[in-house]
Amino acid sequence: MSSMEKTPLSETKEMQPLLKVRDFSLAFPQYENGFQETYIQVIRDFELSIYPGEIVAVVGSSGSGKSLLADSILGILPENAKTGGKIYFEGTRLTKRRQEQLRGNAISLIPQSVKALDPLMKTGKQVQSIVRDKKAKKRIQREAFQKLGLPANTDKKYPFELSGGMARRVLIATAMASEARLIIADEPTPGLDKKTLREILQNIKQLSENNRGIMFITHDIHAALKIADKIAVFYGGETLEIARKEDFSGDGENLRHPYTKALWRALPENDFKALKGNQPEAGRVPKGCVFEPRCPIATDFCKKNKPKSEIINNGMVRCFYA
Ligand SMILES: Nc1ncnc2c1ncn2[C@@H]1O[C@H](COP(=O)(O)OP(=O)(O)OP(=O)(O)O)[C@@H](O)[C@H]1O
Ligand code: NI
Repeated sequence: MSSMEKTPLSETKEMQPLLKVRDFSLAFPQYENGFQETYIQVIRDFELSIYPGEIVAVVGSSGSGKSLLADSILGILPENAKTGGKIYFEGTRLTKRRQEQLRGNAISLIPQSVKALDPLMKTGKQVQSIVRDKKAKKRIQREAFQKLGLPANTDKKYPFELSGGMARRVLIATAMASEARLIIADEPTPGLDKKTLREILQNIKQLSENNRGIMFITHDIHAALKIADKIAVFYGGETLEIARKEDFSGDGENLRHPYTKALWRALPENDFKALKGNQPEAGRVPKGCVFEPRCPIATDFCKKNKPKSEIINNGMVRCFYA
C-alpha cells in the first residue's frame, strides 16, 4: 500500500477505496492482410484510487484513452480489446459478471454525448425508468430535477426541446436518481458557455454528496480544479501524476511532473505558455518515458528507460527527475 492510500482526504471517509485500478493496460489487435500484426497499446500501467465522497478528475487531451478507461471499468469494451492488470470495486476484483451486475446500479455512467438520451421519451420518464423503487420514482426524479435547478415542467419535455445545458443536467439527474456509489462522468462539460459550465460543475459536485465517489473525465484542467479533490494527469495512455488540488498553486512548484507543470502554466491566469508538440498517437509510444519527446528537462536516460510510479510528497509521479 502506498502512503497516498493511507491518507484519505478526511477522517470521516472509509479507508477502503471505492475503486482501485492497478497496472491496468488495454490494447487492440491490429490485423494486416488477415494476419495479426501487432497490438495497439492504448493504456499502460494505469493506476488510480477513488474513495467514497471524493471527486477524482482524470485529465487528458483528446485521444489519450479516457473514454476507454471508463468503458474498462464498466465492462463495455469492444470484444477484441485485450486488457491487463486489476480493477477492484469496494475491495473485490471486477469480473465480467460482476461488472454486469454493477453497471447501471452501483456504478453509473454519465455519457460523453447528450445523444445518449432517448429522443422519443419525455425526460421525466427517462430518469424515472432507472429508479428501482417504483413507488418512489416520481418523487426521486422531481427531487433530482429540483436539486439540479431544472424547471419543474422539464419532465414533460423531449430531449430536442432542451438546451445543451439542460440536456446535460438531465443526464446528471439520471445518475443522481440512481443508487450508484461510483459515478463516472465522461467529459460532461463540452462546449458550454461560462455560466452554464459553472452550474454544471456545481451539479457534478452535488453528486458527490451522500459519500458517492466521482470519476470526472475531462480535457479541461481548469474545470477539474474547480471541483476535484485529486487530479490524475493522463497522457498517451499513462498516468504521469496524481496530485491534490492544493498542489496546483503559485508557479506550480508543488507539482511533480514537467507535463503537469506545463498544463498549469498554460492556464490563462498563469503564463498562458502552451507546450509545443502533441502527445504520441495510440500505438506509437516511445520506448522510454512517454513524455520525453516534449519534455524540457529530458535526458538520454529518459529516451531509453521508462520511469516507474513513485510517491513523492503525498502524490504519485512517473518521472526520473521529479
Ligand atoms: N476499437 C478500437 N480499436 C483501436 N483503437 C481504438 C479503438 N477505440 C479507440 N481507439 C483509440 O484509442 C485511443 C483512445 O480513445 P478514447 O476514446 O478513449 O480517447 P479519449 O481520451 O476519450 O478522447 P476524447 O477526449 O476525444 O473523448 C484513440 O486514439 C482511439 O483512436
Ligand atoms: Ni472520450
